[in-house]
Amino acid sequence: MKGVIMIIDGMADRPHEKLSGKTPLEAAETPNMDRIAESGVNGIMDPIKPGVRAGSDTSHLSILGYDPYSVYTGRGPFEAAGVGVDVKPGDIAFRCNFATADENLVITDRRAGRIRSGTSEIARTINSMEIEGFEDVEIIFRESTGHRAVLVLRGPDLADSVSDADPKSEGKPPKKVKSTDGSPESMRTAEILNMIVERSYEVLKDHPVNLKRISEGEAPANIILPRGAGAVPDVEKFQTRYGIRAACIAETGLIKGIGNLTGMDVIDVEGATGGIDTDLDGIREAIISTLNDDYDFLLINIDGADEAGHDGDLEGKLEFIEKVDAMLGDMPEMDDVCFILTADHSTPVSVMDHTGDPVPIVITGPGVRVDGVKSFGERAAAAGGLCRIRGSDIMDILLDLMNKKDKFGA
Ligand SMILES: O=C(O)[C@H](O)COP(=O)(O)O
Ligand SMILES: [Mg+2]
Repeated sequence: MKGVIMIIDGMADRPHEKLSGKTPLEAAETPNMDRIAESGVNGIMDPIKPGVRAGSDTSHLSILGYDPYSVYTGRGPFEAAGVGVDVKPGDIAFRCNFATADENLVITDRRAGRIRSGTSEIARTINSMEIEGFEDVEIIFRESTGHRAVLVLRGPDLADSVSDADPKSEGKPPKKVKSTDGSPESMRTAEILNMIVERSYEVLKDHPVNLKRISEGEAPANIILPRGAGAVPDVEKFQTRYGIRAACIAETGLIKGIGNLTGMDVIDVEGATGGIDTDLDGIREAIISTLNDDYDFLLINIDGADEAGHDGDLEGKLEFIEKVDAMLGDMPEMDDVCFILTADHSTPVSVMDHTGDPVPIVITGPGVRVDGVKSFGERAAAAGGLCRIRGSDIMDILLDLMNKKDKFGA
């Protein structure tokens, strides 16, 4: 028996007035998700615990059975691992946004128009930057998915106890990065970061990629906003932890990085953009071929609903949920598979960020005690046989259904 966890990133939402009080998932036409709900056991799931606003990273760690409060050192090292930067002990890694600033360094678009092309050329320019007075610190900068990027600082006397530069909203300048513990290393790291943010605008404002973007009416990616500082985390390999061989199909560097750092085989999918324009057929084909390989476990993350949520794009989120549902309808019957469909957190279009609302979860497969739930949605699921569980319960439940769980006791 194989185990599959399909996470529709940010899919869960809140009741919306334009949907007569339904959530996008409840309002969308989802015959296939409903069929799965009807053939499985349903519930609602707090990725970490009730009311905690989980990030994609801490949520996935929890769902995979890792304690995020123990293993999570920050988003940076996971994002870095996802784009092939081998973060070493002593390195400090950051997730970054390609963003747009005006001549006063006020951020006018935190995501540079959700830039999709030209970021590797921009990354090359950032990599060539020298920071005066800190020549002993190597800058490693790599584009990730879309507007996302990775910065790794490699050198002596660095620390991850620093704040973010991302102001998290437009109309403000980048936040001054500060030490959070007063250590000399973190103060040195903060100084380097503030110089990198300022220098990035100088070297990018007239970059050919940006001049072309401006000429085409697109927001230039003329500044980088580091956030999520972290040192390399110590994460037990998934195969060591559970004794099963795992693969990961994900669109964003972050989730690829979680797959990478937990020792999963990360399967790249051509055309997977992480947005609502992603190639769901390509993802479906990759799922099918990976399930035909000799993996015991497959983690799938599809990101477009989260992006629509962050953009406040109600129509986009509805349509994308229906596209994912259609993709599920095109999947072949999976007999010897315990399949879990859920989300990693709620990203309500009315909030445009993650919230702590529990997400719906359904489990189908041999031995599942099918309940009476007839549709897949945040409120329908609450009436199901799983009742309310936490992300940290999922691997235990899944391994038990896969008959791979050791007995606790005699
Ligand atoms: O999608 C992501 O990477 C995060 O969930 C949010 O990133 P953002 O703040 O750049 O939208
Ligand atoms: Mg997420």
